[in-house]
Amino acid sequence: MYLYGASGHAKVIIDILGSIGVSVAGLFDDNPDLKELAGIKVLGAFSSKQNLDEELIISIGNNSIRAKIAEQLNVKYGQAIAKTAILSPTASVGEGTVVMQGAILQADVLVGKHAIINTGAKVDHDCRVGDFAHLSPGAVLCGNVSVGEGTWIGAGAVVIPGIKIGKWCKIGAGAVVIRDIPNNAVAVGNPGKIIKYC
Ligand SMILES: CC(=O)SCCNC(=O)CCNC(=O)[C@H](O)C(C)(C)COP(=O)(O)OP(=O)(O)OC[C@H]1O[C@@H](n2cnc3c(N)ncnc32)[C@H](O)[C@@H]1OP(=O)(O)O
Repeated sequence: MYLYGASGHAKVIIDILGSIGVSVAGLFDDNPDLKELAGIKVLGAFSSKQNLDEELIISIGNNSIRAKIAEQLNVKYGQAIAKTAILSPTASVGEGTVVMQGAILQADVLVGKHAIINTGAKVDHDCRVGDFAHLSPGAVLCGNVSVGEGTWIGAGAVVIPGIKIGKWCKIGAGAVVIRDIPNNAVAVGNPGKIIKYC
């Protein structure tokens, strides 16, 4: 597996891949000063002429940067699903997506491409999580919640059943979302209230 982005997020992905016996062949990163991360060689900037012999994961935590890079690359994407994550046999996870340690995906959950289900996040039955979305550590989606493309759910946030959160929203850490949230909204607090649009 190759990783694109020599970040803290990449370190966690390296650990996950190591735990399931997948080795990382190298990391790409635009920063010429980076030579190595967690014992893995940084190979320099990714070139579109590069013919990869293995799959790649975009290991960048920022949702919009991840989306921009995915738009530009024409490669085969892998996944990193931690051994300690629990996935229902009826849950499905798209290419490029990372499911971290202790995360739980219940029955009929659909997670899109290049998403991040971070440490210990819980996604209950029938939820939909869009491409490039990020559920931060400890976030909880109750049943039948829908999270739009590129939306970031902050650490420990809770979304009650049946709520629809639009695209490219930001939900603050610790928020409790009890009403639908429109595209591009930033919502915080308990109960979650929209404070601005991004
Ligand atoms: C492994 C990992 O680390 S994964 C990453 C996990 N990271 C997170 O969970 C962080 C989630 N991000 C947040 O909670 C952020 O504060 C955001 C995205 C909601 C808002 O960020 P910004 O747009 O920079 O907003 P800003 O800091 O200017 O705050 C705006 C207002 O909202 C309030 N606010 C911001 N975040 C929260 C929050 N989580 N809960 C309650 N109020 C909040 C601020 O106090 C401020 O209020 P004020 O105007 O009365 O002073």
